[in-house]
Amino acid sequence: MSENAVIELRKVGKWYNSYHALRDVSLTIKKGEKVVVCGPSGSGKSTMIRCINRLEAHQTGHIIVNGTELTDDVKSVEKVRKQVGMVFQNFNLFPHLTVLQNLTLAPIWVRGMAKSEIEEIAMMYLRRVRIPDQAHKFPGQLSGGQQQRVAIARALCMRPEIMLFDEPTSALDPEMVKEVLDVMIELADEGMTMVCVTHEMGFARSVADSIIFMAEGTIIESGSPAQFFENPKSERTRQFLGQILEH
Ligand SMILES: Nc1ncnc2c1ncn2[C@@H]1O[C@H](COP(=O)(O)OP(=O)(O)OP(=O)(O)O)[C@@H](O)[C@H]1O
Repeated sequence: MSENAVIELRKVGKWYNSYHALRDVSLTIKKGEKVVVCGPSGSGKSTMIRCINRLEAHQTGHIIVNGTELTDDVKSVEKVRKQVGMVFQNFNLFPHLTVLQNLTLAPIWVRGMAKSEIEEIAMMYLRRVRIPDQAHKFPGQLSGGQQQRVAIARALCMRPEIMLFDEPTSALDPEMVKEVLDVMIELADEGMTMVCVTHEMGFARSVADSIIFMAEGTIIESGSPAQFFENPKSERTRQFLGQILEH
């Protein structure tokens, strides 16, 4: 693994039956780096980040997270999952559990933490995402922005070193996007290693250290926000930016 790399993909290939979703994808992410992944629908963005915590299994190449290579061995998957938190587009909260129970479920059952201890930690994270007063409500009683902040707090309760975000704001009404992005910006400021699939180009411009542009299962280009926005190398990137920035 390259020096300082916390995530390394080497020539990763992934097929869904005969559909080639990732084609020789290689990248290195360093500790504390904020990476935004963008690209047209179906380009493999979700697949790539889902492979990083083995929600999907790659078939060729290598994925190494903090020195552990992801393989079929359950131990490698468990080890990596302990270090990687994930936030999904649709929150993925358990509707029949309260907010607090959503946060404490995995720490109690997966980590074996004492209920009183994790409840205290969970309340700390709910305060951090500014919704401690919602702890005893059910997800259905919360706005989308609040539910997504619960999902972020839930991931943080597992004390991850790396956070993966898969379009965390795209299911939200516009007025709720900012409240979720603000929490993500705070995490970025605190030095969290973050990989975010998002079309929030303001966030990409101001927060990302690097931007990866994907199309048809490959990385077309990657570079700093300045390079990506002001001087993209590929015509595909220019077309994409033209479409996305005019909205
Ligand atoms: N479980 C699956 N089974 C079969 N095909 C899949 C599966 N998941 C994704 N695909 C296909 O793989 C391709 C890449 O999908 P992926 O969700 O990674 O793209 P994406 O860039 O994240 O797209 P979007 O922006 O629309 O979320 C798409 O053509 C998609 O239809």
